[in-house]
Amino acid sequence: MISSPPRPLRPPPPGESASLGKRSADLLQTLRLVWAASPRHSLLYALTSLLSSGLPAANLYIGKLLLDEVARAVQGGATYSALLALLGIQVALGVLGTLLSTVQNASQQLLGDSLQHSVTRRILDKASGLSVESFENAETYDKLQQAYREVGTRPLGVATQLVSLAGAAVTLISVGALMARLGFWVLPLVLLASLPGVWVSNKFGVENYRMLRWQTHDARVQNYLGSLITSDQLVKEVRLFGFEPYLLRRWRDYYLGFRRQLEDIIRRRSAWGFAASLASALLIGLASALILRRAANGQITVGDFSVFVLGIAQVQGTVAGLLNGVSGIYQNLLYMRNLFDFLELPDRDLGAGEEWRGPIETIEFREVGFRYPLTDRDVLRGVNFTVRRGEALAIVGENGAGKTTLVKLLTRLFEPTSGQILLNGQDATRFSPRSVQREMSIIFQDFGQYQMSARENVALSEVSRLEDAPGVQGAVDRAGAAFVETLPEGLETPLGRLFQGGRQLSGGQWQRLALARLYFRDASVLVFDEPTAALDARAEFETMEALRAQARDRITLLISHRFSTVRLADQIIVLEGGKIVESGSHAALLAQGGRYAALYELQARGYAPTDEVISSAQPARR
Ligand SMILES: Nc1ncnc2c1ncn2[C@@H]1O[C@H](COP(=O)(O)OP(=O)(O)OP(=O)(O)O)[C@@H](O)[C@H]1O
Repeated sequence: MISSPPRPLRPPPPGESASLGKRSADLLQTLRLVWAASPRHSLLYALTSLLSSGLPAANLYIGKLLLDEVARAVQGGATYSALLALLGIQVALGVLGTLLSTVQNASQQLLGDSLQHSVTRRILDKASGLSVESFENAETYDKLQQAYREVGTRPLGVATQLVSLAGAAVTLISVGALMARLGFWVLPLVLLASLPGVWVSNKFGVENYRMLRWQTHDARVQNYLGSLITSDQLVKEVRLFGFEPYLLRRWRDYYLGFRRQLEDIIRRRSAWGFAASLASALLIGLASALILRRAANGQITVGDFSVFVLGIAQVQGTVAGLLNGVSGIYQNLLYMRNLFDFLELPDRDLGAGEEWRGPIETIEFREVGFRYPLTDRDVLRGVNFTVRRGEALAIVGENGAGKTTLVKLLTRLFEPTSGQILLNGQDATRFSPRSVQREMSIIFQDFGQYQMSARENVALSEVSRLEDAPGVQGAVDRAGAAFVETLPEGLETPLGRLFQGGRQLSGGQWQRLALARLYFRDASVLVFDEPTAALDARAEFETMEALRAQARDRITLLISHRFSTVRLADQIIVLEGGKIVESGSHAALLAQGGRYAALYELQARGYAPTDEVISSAQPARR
């Protein structure tokens, strides 16, 4: 079955119907942001825009004078030099217009660039201060993605639209004053004729924006499905299992859902747009008939008539610009609210608390419990254990038992929801997470494969020592990552396929580099979360040897499904459904004949010298 079709349009997300006051506050905040990005270019842009806005009326008026003078000249009432003087003014206005728009464009580009840089910087600063928890929350992650994706256009959009709005007001007042001289009804009729079109484009502009916003989640899923087909990492698995058609079908289902929503909007917009154009044409027709009657009665000049004809287009364009500007600002402010919401997310201050100094000698978990935010299930319950310097503690348990979560608590990426973690007998929460983390080094199950040089891949765990050549070499040796010497530029070789000239490594080689990264940091607690999953038998053996040597004056925590690794630990705890069900040494746990012994036995049977085990473990072939 093809699952997850795009959801129907939902009610506006919270905040979208916020009050005018809130929008004004957002507007002010946006303008402050723009101003801070580049005061000089903001000022230059605003000034040139406003000056340009007065030019249409000046052009209309000079055009009218010129036409009237030409009409007089035809009847011998005006001189050539008077005509030339008016032409001169018209040309000067043209030159001024070009000059203003050149400066305006240049300052807009530079302002846009500064703004994009400063807002992106704020987003990156914010993202670096957010807790791991925020990244695991889909709503926060959506906010981050949207803020990052549209940073290039939205903030500048608000600023330019606001300036255009002020400019449009200047144009409208000045052109309107010229047209009002032709009869009191002219301007109201022309203004009225502009409204239907503007109303339609405003209504559907907002709807369109909302549609895109509502689609954010589904668009992310669709993008993800597309990325599965284009990923170099997954291509082998996708080809072998041949599920491209399934992915394509799901991808297309999302597209069709979006398409239906788009068609619905376009259909309604076209119908309303047609009706609006009709109403507008009728009103302009009426105004034209009235002005022609005044012309027939000799009440207006040729120049006045030109003001009317050219003024209609000017007023309609300006009113449309004005009201579209309002709806554009509204739409961009919705984006800005999303950005401000993101920027206002509480930081997790990793530096808050007392500074932890010296090595960690003991770790004690006391009745520790944990539940992930926005979930309703405890994934750890009443966890108790103590581990001391020089000891290795292994945590075993089936998938989902809570092993990695326990490590996340120990490393202060998350805080327990109940119970306490004591370090050297003191409550860990007293100390700043950052200072405690400095005493810990880790290799995660899903460790990073950084598309950087081999040296950076090792030294990222302590970047201040990036140039510490003996240190990097020592870590590489300990992790058995000697293969780096055979790379074309040794430690300086760029790794990964993302950038030109990068060398791709095997899974095991990446894992050895991640181990080297762990060793490079001089820490008193070492955490190994499935450290040997991708390693060959020799590398696994070497890793375990190195681990034992390292463990002597440190605390070692080890998560592994491999009992050959686990058995080396001094103490083993068995987690089941978030609770410790057994603990003790390998020998003691085997003797106990409980859960651990059963799991160990199960794995040992995998090495049984008969093919009986394999064949009996396979389901019958269809
Ligand atoms: N970010 C998260 N938000 C909500 N629930 C989570 C999150 N991460 C893990 N869980 C849930 O917490 C439970 C424990 O997960 P954890 O990753 O700690 O298991 P594990 O023992 O390390 O498993 P494995 O052996 O597969 O690595 C699982 O039920 C998992 O679904």
